[in-house]
Amino acid sequence: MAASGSERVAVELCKGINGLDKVVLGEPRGASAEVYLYGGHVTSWKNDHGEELLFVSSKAIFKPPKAIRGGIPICFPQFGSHGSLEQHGFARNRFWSIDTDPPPFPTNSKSFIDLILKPSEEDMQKWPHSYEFRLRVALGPGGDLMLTSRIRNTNADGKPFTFTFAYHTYFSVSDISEVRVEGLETLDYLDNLQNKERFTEQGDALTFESEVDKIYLSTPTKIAILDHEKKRTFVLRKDGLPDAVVWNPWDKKAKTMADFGDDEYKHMLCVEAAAVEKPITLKPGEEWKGRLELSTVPSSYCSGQLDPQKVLQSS
Ligand SMILES: O=P(O)(O)OC[C@H]1O[C@H](O)[C@H](O)[C@@H](O)[C@@H]1O
Repeated sequence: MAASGSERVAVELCKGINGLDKVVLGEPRGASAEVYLYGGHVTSWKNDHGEELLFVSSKAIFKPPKAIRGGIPICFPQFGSHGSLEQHGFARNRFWSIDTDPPPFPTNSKSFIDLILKPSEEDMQKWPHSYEFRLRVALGPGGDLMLTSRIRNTNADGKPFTFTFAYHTYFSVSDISEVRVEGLETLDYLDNLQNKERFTEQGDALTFESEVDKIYLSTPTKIAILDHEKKRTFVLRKDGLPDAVVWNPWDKKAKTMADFGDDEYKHMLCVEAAAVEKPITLKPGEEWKGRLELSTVPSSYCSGQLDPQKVLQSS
């Protein structure tokens, strides 16, 4: 697991909050990431200046059965309340294992970890399906964070299963009122605040001035989050995940959440690569793959100065 030669150890298993197991990934230039086995949950992603790029609430509860508030919860086999299971399914509050012998999977990263989740007997009562969910979390040479999920139907009874999915990423932003999201304008969305009714986004880039909880449909593979104050742009690239959920609870909802500070909504934004509108069906033996790649680029964004298309078009 560790990088060879004089490079610093790239992968380390240690104890996190409340003694929970976590894996720390490191890159020689200084970028890092942390993944808790509880939830298969990425809780930290830092650039090579040591700046945290993900939001985790100061009130997050690192204790089952509550999922960790922040980072990148995995929503599986159900996103939100789109089905009969608990909100966002159960993968985010199960204990995952380190996959010591994953099927071959190419990577350009030396710093990665493979995790696996299989159903317990109790899970099978809620969702009567056998599966292997393999999650690879990797740090690229430039500090990019890459998550790949491979979900395989291992049912022995010949039955297919259907699921919805999201990487529920909480980005850390300096001030939500100064943030713009590029790539979702003019798209259709389902509004969770209006009985999941379908609307079409009008006009320019998304900006934020109140609670938002929307599922954008058939989104491009690349979405950009421009943080005016930090002069930083997050670039999110995704594959196999057609939808994108945008969520910020704003002040009123924040106050109702025990594991979220009253003012923390100002410093986070969830943009979640997802497959919700068209659930995925797998027959026994079939595998689905969903990939998310996060990177940052410096932006000298100042209203009207930067053409958002340039951010989206540059690779
Ligand atoms: O509080 P949680 O179960 O973690 O859900 C937090 C949020 O997740 C998603 O973004 C959903 O679209 C929201 O409706 C939900 O409020």
